[in-house]
Amino acid sequence: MFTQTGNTADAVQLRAVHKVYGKRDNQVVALDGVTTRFGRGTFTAIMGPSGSGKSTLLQCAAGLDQPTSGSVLLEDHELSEMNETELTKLRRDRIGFIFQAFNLLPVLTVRQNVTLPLRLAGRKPAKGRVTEVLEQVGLAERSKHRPAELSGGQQQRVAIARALISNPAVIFADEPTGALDTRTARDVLGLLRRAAQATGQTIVMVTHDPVAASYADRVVFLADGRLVGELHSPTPESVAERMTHLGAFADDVPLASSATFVGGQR
Ligand SMILES: Nc1ncnc2c1ncn2[C@@H]1O[C@H](COP(=O)(O)OP(=O)(O)OP(=O)(O)O)[C@@H](O)[C@H]1O
Repeated sequence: MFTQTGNTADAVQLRAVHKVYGKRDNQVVALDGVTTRFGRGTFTAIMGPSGSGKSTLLQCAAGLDQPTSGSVLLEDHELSEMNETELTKLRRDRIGFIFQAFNLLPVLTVRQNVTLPLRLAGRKPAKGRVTEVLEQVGLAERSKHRPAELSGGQQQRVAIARALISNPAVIFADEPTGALDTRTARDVLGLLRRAAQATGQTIVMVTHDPVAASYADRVVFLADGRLVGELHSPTPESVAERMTHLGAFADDVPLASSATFVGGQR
């Protein structure tokens, strides 16, 4: 079983990560030398125009996809040096995932959905742990319900509880509020922020929404597979402004040069 290792303050580090899809004449450079780090207990949002490489970055950082070159360290484990069995174990023990589609099994109760990853790994949650995470996401009263009996926001909170159950070092979230209304999205984002603040979990979230990104401690901006800037203590306005400069909201506002704040300098 993988447990916390190393003394580094970073949960995840990417060093000069390149990812090229396709062969020869048909190549797409999805990541073009990305170097960044995600500190323990921090909440980072990844933003950028469509096709800028956000999902690819998440997939590579989580060991779901392999960079073409460069390295990814998760708590000091160099992912490229691990075989598939070791990677599977690392993902199971140290990483949680949350997706836009909640990916719950309809025939299972809330409690059964939350414990499924552990049971698939042949393990049992520690006594009281399921109740603890269900309380953390505010669903202790609903443990016997099935997903269809819950609202969208409640279903996403079940998915968050499922990601939290093994007390992972890092939670990767890909558009976790994409299918939720504004108010429900706020609840879910507050929950993620508390997970980072209270339990020291590291959250890395891809989003298109400046309001969602403003819940993070830091926003990193991608364009054409490169990191082109970051914001600390973001507000919806400051995030939207940068996205506008990247041409992401080109329908609303005239396109401006993305080169004006490469490296975070304006
Ligand atoms: N499996 C693949 N094969 C070939 N090209 C791919 C593959 N996955 C992604 N790409 C390409 O890599 C680039 C980055 O894609 P990626 O999905 O990471 O972007 P994104 O920023 O997450 O986009 P979106 O916001 O639209 O989801 C795009 O040009 C995409 O077409």
